[in-house]
Amino acid sequence: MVLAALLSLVLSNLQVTLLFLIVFLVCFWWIRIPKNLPPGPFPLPIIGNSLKLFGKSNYELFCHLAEEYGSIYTFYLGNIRGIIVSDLNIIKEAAVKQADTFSNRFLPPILEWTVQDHGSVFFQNGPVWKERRKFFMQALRNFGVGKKSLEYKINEEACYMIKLFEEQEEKPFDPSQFTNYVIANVICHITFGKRFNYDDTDFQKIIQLLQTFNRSVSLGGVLQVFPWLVRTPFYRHVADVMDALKDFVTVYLNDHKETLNEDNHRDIIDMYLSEIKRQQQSGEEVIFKPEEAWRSIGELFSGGADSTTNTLLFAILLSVVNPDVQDKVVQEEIDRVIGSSRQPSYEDRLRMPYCEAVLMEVQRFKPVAPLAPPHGVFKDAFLAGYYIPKGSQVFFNLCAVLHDPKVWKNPKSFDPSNFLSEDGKSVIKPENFIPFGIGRRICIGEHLAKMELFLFYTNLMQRFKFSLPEGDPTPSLVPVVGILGKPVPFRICATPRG
Ligand code: HEM
Repeated sequence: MVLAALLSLVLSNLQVTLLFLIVFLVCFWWIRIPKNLPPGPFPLPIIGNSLKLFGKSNYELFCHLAEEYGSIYTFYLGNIRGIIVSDLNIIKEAAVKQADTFSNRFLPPILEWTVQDHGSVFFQNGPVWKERRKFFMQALRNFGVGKKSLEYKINEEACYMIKLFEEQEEKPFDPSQFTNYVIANVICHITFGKRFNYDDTDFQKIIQLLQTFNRSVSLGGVLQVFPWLVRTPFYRHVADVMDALKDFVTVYLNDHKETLNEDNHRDIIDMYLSEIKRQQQSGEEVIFKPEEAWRSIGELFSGGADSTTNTLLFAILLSVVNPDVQDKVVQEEIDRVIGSSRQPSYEDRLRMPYCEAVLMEVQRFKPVAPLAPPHGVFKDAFLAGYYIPKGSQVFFNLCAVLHDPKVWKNPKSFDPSNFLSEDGKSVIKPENFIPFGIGRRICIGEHLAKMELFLFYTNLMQRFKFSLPEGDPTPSLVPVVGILGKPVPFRICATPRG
């Protein structure tokens, strides 16, 4: 009896102490929150506002919160302060007017626990990033972005894609894997100087791993709050993706080292290896280190492939669920401008405003990067009159800008006329159309992505009529959100056009 009474007294004391500690921690955390921050939901210690993201897509929640807290607000991801900006003018104020302060990249916690920013073009900052970015922009130009040489390669890949679609013999199939292979092969051509057969198991495996990675590290994911979990067996597979990507790229790096001809670069890896040599010999600071070479080359491959694939998939899906749009693209433009005896050329777009408008509307309506990857603030700053302390991460909510009801007629519907002049004869580009971001960090693959989207889409529309399989429900248009948004799995039938 006495023992039981003593135990219950100790326990209740323990509970009281625990409760006191929690209250103290919450107060301590709350007091430490700086004043004059943008408004936002009340954060809890350690997990911040992350619970709000549970089971929801981050950009939808962020758009919804903008209605409550305004176009700039604070949202804590774990214990890291995030500033969510949903208005074009404030984004421009940060990314353009105050570019020196807001153009750094914030290193996501999971990368701090894994590969950090070494060798990265995406996550590096300062002069090293500037050098790397300049190098890769030049490299993309050298290897054909905007030029006929790359157009031929994309059209060649489109032929393989058409063959795959034909092999389905009008039966229902999910186009997502094929689309991923095709787009990844364009990047492989530019970076590794080769394309892969679609049944190559190494190629299939790396694409599969990157898809898993994309899903696992979404903003609402548990790794945002507890990044150290990546070192535990439960999440080891996420870190394994980086190792796999490194191994994949390193095979080609080693191979290229042996066959490098500095006077005749075959691809970006050759250019990169020559730059390493040049820096080593010139005695200047070596920014391009051999052991880090895999990283930015891997980033082009991983970042470039998924984003464009998902956009092309949305273009296919939206054409299927809007048959009138599909008919108009085909009948009014493809048949008239291209015909059926030759493949499309990138120049054709200049005479195909409706098709251009459809592809722009796809990116407006279903942006695959609804939030630009976070920018970091490394000195105290002010934005739209609010205090933004050093150490915050800033998210440009591109989706909110692309769906701003003040700018777009009917933002929640798919309507290509958003990008057409009154007479429908020319393309217009509203200022709010920023699917590739804005300012110094704007996507370096924008032109490549546009070329791929136009050529693959028109090649497919020229050769097939796409429809939903009989009896299949209309697929949901709500994207599955990881790092990037992608359509839910869907099936189509591809009927060859006569
Ligand atoms: C439809 C396709 C694509 C979309 C929607 C897209 C979107 C974006 C966005 C929103 C950003 C961030 C901008 C910011 O931080 O403010 C970005 C950055 C970046 N993108 Fe893309 N992208 C696409 C295709 C590509 C391709 C094909 C490549 C590779 C060739 C690529 C490589 C990169 C790189 C390296 C960065 C980081 C740039 C930097 O931090 O300096 N992207 N992209």
